[in-house]
Amino acid sequence: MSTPIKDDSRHSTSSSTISSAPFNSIVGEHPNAVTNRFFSYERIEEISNYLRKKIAAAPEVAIICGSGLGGLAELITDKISFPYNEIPYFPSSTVPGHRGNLIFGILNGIYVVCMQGRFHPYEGYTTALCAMPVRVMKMLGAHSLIVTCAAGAINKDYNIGDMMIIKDHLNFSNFAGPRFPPVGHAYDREYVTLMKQVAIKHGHELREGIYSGLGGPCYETIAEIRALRILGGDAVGMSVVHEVTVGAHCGFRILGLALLTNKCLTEYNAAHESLHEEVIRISELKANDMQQLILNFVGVLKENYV
Ligand SMILES: O=P(O)(O)O[C@H]1O[C@H](CO)[C@@H](O)[C@H]1O
Ligand code: HPA
Repeated sequence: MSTPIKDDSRHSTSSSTISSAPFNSIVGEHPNAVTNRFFSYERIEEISNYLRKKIAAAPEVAIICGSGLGGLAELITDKISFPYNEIPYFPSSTVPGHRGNLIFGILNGIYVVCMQGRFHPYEGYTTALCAMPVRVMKMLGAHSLIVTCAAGAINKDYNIGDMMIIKDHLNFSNFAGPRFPPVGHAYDREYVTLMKQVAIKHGHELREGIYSGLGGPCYETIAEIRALRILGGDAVGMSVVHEVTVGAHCGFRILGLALLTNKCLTEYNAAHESLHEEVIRISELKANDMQQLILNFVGVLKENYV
């Protein structure tokens, strides 16, 4: 069995191990064993060592860019860029708006690692594999994780183009991995406060709310959106929760930021349906505001925490 990731997590303890459920060798390898290889300590270490030899410093902040939001990487200087398909064991990006590069460099005075595009379970990858880069970025030294995404607005008061700080999530995707990591405080409250201050200081309006993470790849039915609204969801998307779950497990301080690219349908007589092209168009239109928020937040982190 693979060794679980050994980390200095707030949460994980030596008892946080991967199940060693018995499996029948006649049938073949147990599915858990296959999944576990994606986040075994040795594999994460191998990938980290491959990257460490080529980068200038240990990154302090890790950033994951959502659909159409990868332009943030253009603000990074002294860049070293790795296309995902050149990194051992990395999957490929298959979703438009996700360019598929891991970029190291300096952002507003801090050495960062930035995923220019993420992996989604609906691309056919396990959730464990989709979240595997989070473990790599932690092993390389990052202490804070900033996750961005495009999302549909469920909250009636939220509009297209609004930016929403994620204060919590509803997890409707399945997962395989270490058992029972606590996620009640996955989104760092201090970072939420800091980000709100940054937004006020730089004149950005920021919503706050709950992100509902669904498996996709179809957009939601009207019944689903109505149900999510009753459950307290303010926004909906097909990512984030697997990264945040793994990020919390390996001890990251996490900030989540969603760009609301469309209003979700709640009425049967409404004509407009969501389209990914529209999601990307709005993301790109508002990308500059998201970038400025992140740039300034990272600057504040440098002053206060690093
Ligand atoms: O969450 P990100 O990667 O920003 O992408 C969002 O945009 C896609 C749907 O348009 C889905 O993948 C959804 O999760
Ligand atoms: N639903 C799911 N994911 C999304 C949406 C949506 O309406 N908009 C952007 N990503």
